[in-house]
Amino acid sequence: MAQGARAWVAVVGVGAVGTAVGVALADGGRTVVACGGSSVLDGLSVQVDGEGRGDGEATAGGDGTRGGDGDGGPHRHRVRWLRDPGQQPPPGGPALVVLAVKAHQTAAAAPWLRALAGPDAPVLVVQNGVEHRQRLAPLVPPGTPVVPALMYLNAERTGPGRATARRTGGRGLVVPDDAAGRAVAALFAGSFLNAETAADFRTAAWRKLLTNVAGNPITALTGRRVEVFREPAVGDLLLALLEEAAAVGRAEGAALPADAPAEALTWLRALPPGAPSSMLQDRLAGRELEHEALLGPVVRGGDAHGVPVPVARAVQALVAALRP
Ligand SMILES: NC(=O)C1=CN([C@@H]2O[C@H](COP(=O)(O)OP(=O)(O)OC[C@H]3O[C@@H](n4cnc5c(N)ncnc54)[C@H](OP(=O)(O)O)[C@@H]3O)[C@@H](O)[C@H]2O)C=CC1
Ligand SMILES: CC(C)(CO)C(=O)C(=O)O
Repeated sequence: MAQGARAWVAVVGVGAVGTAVGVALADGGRTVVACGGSSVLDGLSVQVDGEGRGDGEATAGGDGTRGGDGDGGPHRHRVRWLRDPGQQPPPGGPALVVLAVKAHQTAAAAPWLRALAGPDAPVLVVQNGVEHRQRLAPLVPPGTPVVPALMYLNAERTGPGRATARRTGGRGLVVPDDAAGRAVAALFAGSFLNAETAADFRTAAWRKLLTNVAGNPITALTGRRVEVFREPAVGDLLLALLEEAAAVGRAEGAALPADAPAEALTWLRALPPGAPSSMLQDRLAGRELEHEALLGPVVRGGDAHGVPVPVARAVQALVAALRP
């Protein structure tokens, strides 16, 4: 990754996750340029759950690091906002382009990638699913490194450029253990979002997908936050989904042990009280749901490998049929 003249990072998709990632990079000293979306932004603010009052009510546009409330207040930073990809960006080009739109919004965000990404400006794709690289390959300039990233924080939008981030265990961001992944991970050193590398990223991505295949649709369908996972009958449904997803993941080459489904269910049931999945947030806001990127790899993969996936197919049909 080029440094020096490339002194800023771009964030395309400044929603829940984009806000959290942008603030973490700004905490680490990077100048953040927020790109697109429907709200004019002059600052980003994240309240990290467990760090203090947690009311998420900070105003955007603070002067950096913590927002004047002492330790425990929100992390907030000024940012420059670009309305569209035709606008002149800061000089030098970005050192990194973070892409944090929903998977089904990726193609529409391609003009930003064409304008900003390139061999010296890798794209960090912070999305759920296992198909980051396939999705991005046709959309980035030739030679652009694409770094898939698994996000373990639960991020909830609380306003334009504002979010709450809840920790879900020890992990923050997981990227592949290669040169590009290691360079990106280093940018988060010392921030509230720890980035780690995974030698077997395929397995890491399927392990994360298990939680999303089960957790996201069930919260969206029931309209309930993570407390719903503790209902015994819901637990049975989650486990059935997890077993199917794990079987497909193994057929795709992921080294998922026999207890991976039970482990994922335990993780889901330990999520912080009140956490909404990203899909529940979309459901409550009347937005399109990200079902193809989450359930699609299981249903399509099941069909391709001859692995029966009746529960995932039924759940995908229900989620796809939801209307605002
Ligand atoms: N939220 C969470 O806790 C987690 C989410 N994830 C994953 O991270 C990814 C992002 O999710 P999340 O942050 O929740 O999503 P959000 O819906 O909160 O954010 C998406 C953002 O992208 C913006 N956007 C949409 N289209 C474009 C475009 N063409 N150009 C520029 N910006 C655009 C939206 O703008 P506007 O607001 O104007 O529509 C919005 O701000 C998803 O893949 C999700 O599955 C992973 C782990 C946790
Ligand atoms: C981490 C988790 C499971 C919860 O935020 C998530 O990935 C999501 O909501 O999409």
